[in-house]
This record gives sequence, C-alpha cells and structure tokens, in this order.
Amino acid sequence: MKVGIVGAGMVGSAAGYALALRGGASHVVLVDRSAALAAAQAEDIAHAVPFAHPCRVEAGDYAALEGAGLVILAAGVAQKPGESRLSLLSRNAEVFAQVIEGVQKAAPDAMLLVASNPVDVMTEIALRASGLPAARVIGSGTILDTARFRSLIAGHLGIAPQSVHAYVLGEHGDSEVLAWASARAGSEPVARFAAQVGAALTDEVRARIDEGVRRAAYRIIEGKGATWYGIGAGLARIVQAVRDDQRAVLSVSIVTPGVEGVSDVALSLPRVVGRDGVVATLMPELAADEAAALKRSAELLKETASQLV
Ligand SMILES: NC(=O)C1=CN([C@@H]2O[C@H](COP(=O)(O)OP(=O)(O)OC[C@H]3O[C@@H](n4cnc5c(N)ncnc54)[C@H](O)[C@@H]3O)[C@@H](O)[C@H]2O)C=CC1
Ligand SMILES: CC(=O)C(=O)O
Repeated sequence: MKVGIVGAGMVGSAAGYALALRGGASHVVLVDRSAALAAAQAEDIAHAVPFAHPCRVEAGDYAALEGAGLVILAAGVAQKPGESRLSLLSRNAEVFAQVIEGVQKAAPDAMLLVASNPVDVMTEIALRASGLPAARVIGSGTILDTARFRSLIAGHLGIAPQSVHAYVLGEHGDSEVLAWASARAGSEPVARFAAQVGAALTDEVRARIDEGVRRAAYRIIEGKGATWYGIGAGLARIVQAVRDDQRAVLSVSIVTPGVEGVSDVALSLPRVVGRDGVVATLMPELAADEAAALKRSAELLKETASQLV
C-alpha cells in the first residue's frame, strides 16, 4: 500500500521510519511545507530500508500522494513544555484547512489517519472537511496511552506488555480514562493475576500507573522537547491493521454516534480496524467511576469541538 505522510517533523518521520522497519508499506511519500525537511527525512529513512523491508521512500508535493491508500496527518504545532494538547487547537485547525484540501485534491478516497493534537478534535475537523465516512477518518487517539498503560502494568507484574490487555479510553489528553475494570493479564483480571504473582495492585500502585500514563507526554516533552518513537510505532501499527485487513482491536478515535449519553463526539474506544477502517466498536465493562470519567471526557471533547462551529 502507498502511504502518504503530511508533516515530516518528529512524529511524521518516526511514523515513516517505523513503517520502513515493520514493512508496513510498499511506498511512503513525505510531504511538508518545508520541502527541504521532507526531502532530508525521506533520504535518511530510505537509508534504513536495506536493513529492513523493501519500501520506496521519497518526498513530494501533494500531487505525489495520488494513489495513496492512506495518508497520515502529522502536520502542525506540538506542545511546548507545560502546554496542554487542547491549547494547540486553533493553530492546528488552520493548518488542517490547507492540508486536507491538498490531500483531497490528490487522493480523495485515501483513508485519513490523524496524529496532530488535540487528536480527537482534529479527527472531527478532518472528518468534516473531507466528507469521508467516519470509519475512514481515524485518529491515533489513545493508542499511545494504551501502550503506556500496558507497559506500566506489565512492568509491575513482571510480564511482557503483549500479555496485558487493557485500554485507555476517551480523550488522548488530560481527561483520559484508564479502564482498570476490564484490564486483563493473560486471561485473568489484572488484580487476580497481581495477587497470584505477589505484586498486589494497591491504590498506591494504581495511582502511580495512572500518573505515569497521564503525565507521560509532559515528562518526555520536558526532557527532550517532543515525543515521537511511541506514536511513530503506534501509527505504523494502525497502518498495518488497515493494509492487511487484520481486524485488530486497537484503541483509536473516530466520531462516534453516542458515548455515555454524549452524541457525535470523536474519542477512543477499543475498535476493530481493518481494510475499511473502523469496522466495529466495543464498549468495555466499566466501573461506575470509570463510566462517569468517560462521560466527562466525552463532554469536554464535545464542548471543545462545538467552539469550532
Ligand atoms: N497523537 C499523538 O499521540 C501524538 C501527537 N503529536 C502531535 O503531532 C503533531 C506533530 O508533532 P511533531 O512532529 O513533534 O512536530 P514538528 O514540529 O516536529 O513537525 C510538524 C511538521 O508539520 C509541518 N507543517 C506545519 N504546518 C504545515 C502545513 N500547513 N502543511 C504542511 N506541513 C506543515 C512543519 O513544517 C513540521 O515539519 C503535533 O500536533 C503533536 O502535538 C505528538 C506526539 C504524539
Ligand atoms: C505529545 C503527545 O500527545 C503524547 O506523547 O502523548
């Protein structure tokens, strides 16, 4: 599959690199308002290809996206230390007005995979501007937060993160919801698994994991200016699910008809992802406090998106 990436900064280039290493695309085209940056990133990523899988990597303008099956949108501004994702909205909404027009002229049917923050609201903007079906305008949503959650639970239990089945729901941002009630390690509820391996999930441990997930981006941005490896791998994972029609269950964001009484809001739930985009959505079992937090997250996103109209 030919994959376009608009925005060849840290996130876009990390996604291109992850695609090249994972063999997630046959052809990657990087587009940026700085043609020199896109060209440099494409050349650098192309030099990884001989060590990985066959893949043509090049830079281009929007016209070069023609024939792309999917376009990753990673253009715009990123958070400065201490800044929230939601504070980026007006600046990135302006960027998307140009970017989506450019993408649609060249590849009107390409699926859109949104990474730019605030990713849930940007997904709704991309949906409205493109006129594509909601299932084909996917935000990376909480795929990264879910990875952080699994990795911290796994570290506590002393097992591989791949053996943890747990999701972060709602906003990719401060109001996100760690779904503990449905979390499993192997086939066991995490608390039962934890008791069996002598690593009790006390309130203190849960609070430490919650903070570790919710504040991860702030910590990393403070330390190195931006985050890119985790999301780059997450974006490549979503692309592979689409390309290979995997029907993988991933926590991604699309505009959703109804969540906890809130209508038409983009947020993350576990969703089945394949060739046609999101083909099904799951509502995990939630504790009462988790359901209330998901409702608050949905209301916050709905309110934020409504300010754009
Ligand atoms: N969804 C997620 O989990 C994550 C999302 N992000 C978000 O991804 C976005 C990109 O972050 P970085 O790559 O770190 O930023 P960056 O500044 O390194 O890259 C952004 C790129 O967008 C380009 N750009 C800006 N306006 C453009 C336009 N009109 N047309 C084409 N290209 C344009 C810039 O030239 C720049 O190369 C940010 O909004 C950031 O918050 C970052 C990490 C994780
Ligand atoms: C920056 C961002 O959204 C993240 O790393 O979660």
